[in-house]
Amino acid sequence: MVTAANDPRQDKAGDELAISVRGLRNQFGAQVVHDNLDLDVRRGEILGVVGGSGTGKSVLLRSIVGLQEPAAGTIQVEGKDLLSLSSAERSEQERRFGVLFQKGALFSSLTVTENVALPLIEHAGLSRAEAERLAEVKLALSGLPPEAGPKYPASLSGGMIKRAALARSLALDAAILFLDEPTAGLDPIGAAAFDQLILTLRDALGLTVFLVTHDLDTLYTICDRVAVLSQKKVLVVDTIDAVASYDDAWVQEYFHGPRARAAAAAATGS
Ligand SMILES: Nc1ncnc2c1ncn2[C@@H]1O[C@H](COP(=O)(O)OP(=O)(O)OP(=O)(O)O)[C@@H](O)[C@H]1O
Repeated sequence: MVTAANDPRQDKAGDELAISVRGLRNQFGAQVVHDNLDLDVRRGEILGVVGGSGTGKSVLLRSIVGLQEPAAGTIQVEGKDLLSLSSAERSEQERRFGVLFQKGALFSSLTVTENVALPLIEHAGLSRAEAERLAEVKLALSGLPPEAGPKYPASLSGGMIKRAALARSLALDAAILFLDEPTAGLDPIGAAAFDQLILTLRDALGLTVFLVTHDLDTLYTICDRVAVLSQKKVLVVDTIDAVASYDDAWVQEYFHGPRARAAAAAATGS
C-alpha cells in the first residue's frame, strides 16, 4: 500500500515531489562526477543548485532532462521512473520540460516569433499561423514587446534574447523549468528583472523550477531552497538561511564573502 510515508512522490514532510533522484552516478572515463547522489525537488518550488566549478551542476541538469545517460541510479519525474520509460513515453514526459541553457541559442536565421513557433509546429503539430499566434502569447508572457517578434536575434539585447529563449522553452506548456545560469551575462538590472520574471511565471503557471546558478542575488531573492553540490553529492539542501549556516569551508566562503553579504542585505532591505 502506498502511504504518505512510503509514496515516492512525496518527501518525509509530505510535500509533493516533482523530481526525485536516487543513487545517481555519472562518470566520464575515469572521472566520477556524481556518486550515489540523492536530490528531491518539490512541486512548485524554485530550487537553486550551487557548487564550485566542475562539481557537476550542469551534468545533473542534463541527466534529469535526458541528455546524459547516468551510469547508475533512478530519476523519478512526476512519479514516473524516467530511465525505464519507453522512448515514446519518454518524449511525452520530456514535453513537460522547459530547458533554458546558458548559451540557449536561438536560430539566427529565424525571427523571434519563428523561433518560438518552431517547437509548436514540430512537436505539437500546429499550423504555422496557429503556432505564430501562440508564440506571440508566449513572448508577451516572457515580457517582450510585440515589436520584438519580427526581429532577428542578432538585433536584440542579451536580456531580450534570454526572454525569447525562455518563451521558446515554455512554448509547449512546460511544467518543470530547467535553467542553467539564466542571469549570466546580464547586467545587474537585467538580471534582477529576469529573476522577477521567473518568479512571476512560477506563480502564474505553477511551474517547478530547477535553477543552476552562481548568482547570489538570484539565490536570495527567488529561491525557496538551495542545494549545494560538493564531493560528488548534494552536501545540503535547505532554505538559504539554513544552508548559509552549514558547517563547510566552501559553503562558508561562498555565503559569507563580501558579495554574499551584499546580496543578503539587498534581499532583506537592510
Ligand atoms: N560530455 C562530457 N565529457 C567529458 N567530461 C564532461 C562532459 N560533461 C561534463 N564533463 C565534466 O564533468 C564535470 C562537471 O561538469 P559540469 O559542467 O556539470 O560542472 P558545473 O558544476 O556545471 O561547472 P561550472 O560551474 O563551471 O559550469 C567537469 O569536470 C566536466 O569537465
